[in-house]
Amino acid sequence: MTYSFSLERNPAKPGIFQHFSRQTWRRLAEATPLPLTSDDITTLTSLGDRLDISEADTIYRPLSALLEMHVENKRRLDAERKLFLHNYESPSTPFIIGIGGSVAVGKSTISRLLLELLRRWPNTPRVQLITTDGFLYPNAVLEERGLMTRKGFPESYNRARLIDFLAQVKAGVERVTAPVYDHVTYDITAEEAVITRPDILIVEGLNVLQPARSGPDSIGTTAVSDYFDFTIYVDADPSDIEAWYISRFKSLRQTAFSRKDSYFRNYASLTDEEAVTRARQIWRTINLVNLEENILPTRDRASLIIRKGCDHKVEGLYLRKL
Ligand SMILES: Nc1ncnc2c1ncn2[C@@H]1O[C@H](COP(=O)(O)OP(=O)(O)O)[C@@H](O)[C@H]1O
Ligand SMILES: CC(C)(COP(=O)(O)O)[C@@H](O)C(=O)NCCC(=O)O
Repeated sequence: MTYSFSLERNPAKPGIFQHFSRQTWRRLAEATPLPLTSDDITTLTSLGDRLDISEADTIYRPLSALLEMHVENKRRLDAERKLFLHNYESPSTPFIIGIGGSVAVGKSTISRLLLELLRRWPNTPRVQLITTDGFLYPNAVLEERGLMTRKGFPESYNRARLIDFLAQVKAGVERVTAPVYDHVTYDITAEEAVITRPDILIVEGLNVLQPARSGPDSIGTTAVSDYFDFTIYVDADPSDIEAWYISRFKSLRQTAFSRKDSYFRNYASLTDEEAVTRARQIWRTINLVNLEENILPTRDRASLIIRKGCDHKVEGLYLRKL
């Protein structure tokens, strides 16, 4: 199958991004402080992600140092601005990092890892993470609007609520709540996530880089990304992402799908062959379409593009020039 948006055919805009090969980036690890201790390795292993610790140390630890530099720089600017403007009120509010990319590209894994790496730095002990799936409309609303097969497409989210949430976080509100999505019941739950003015908030989701939308659900010219201080797009070849999606789907038969309250409990008893066929169908009719139509076109809006290879190892990074 040919995909209309491969990196080769649509490279990150030349001149705007600086490319770092894996080899160049890895060398940064030698001069980056805070090498992983055995306690850190225990913490990272306990996340349950299939993470390669050496990848965490050599690729993502330097990335955490770069992000810390941005946090520090913003704090410095805040302080200088306050002095210059004669006590202009500028409380340091959470630094918000947006992490976007396709379904199954590895956003959650990278987000959980970055959370742990960032909170080891002395100036940012308080890091929180939220996923945008909590802002999907409940199934009842999606059904009414004929959007049940469009979950993850921009129109399936309550963007006004997401923007309101981010505005409160950025305004420095002490306690901001957000709805929570459950991947087992496949719907919004009665729970709430609570964000308590952290040093850094990571916001992870498919559509975090979407521009403002016109049309019936337009909420003016504000985009979710207007509230971000740094954005990361996780990129990979769509045929690799499809393989990761299928592999995750197969393993869900023993976990989430096998629960009594699972929306997809029928999938628990699928044979390998049936599971692959079903997963490929969902991938090609929903998630790949969303990737090509909505997600990939936002890639060049990111501050940083992380390009992964077929083994999940980072092949290169594209950093937007300031
Ligand atoms: N670094 C990695 N090494 C091995 N497997 C990984 C890695 N990152 C992600 N995966 C696997 O790829 C699949 C998708 O990752 P996930 O973080 O759930 O993606 P997303 O949040 O983008 O949907 C999961 O099965 C996950 O275990
Ligand atoms: C819940 C999701 C839309 C992801 O939401 P996000 O947190 O990225 O906003 C996605 O994981 C999903 O369930 N997509 C529907 C198609 C599928 O079942 O793969």
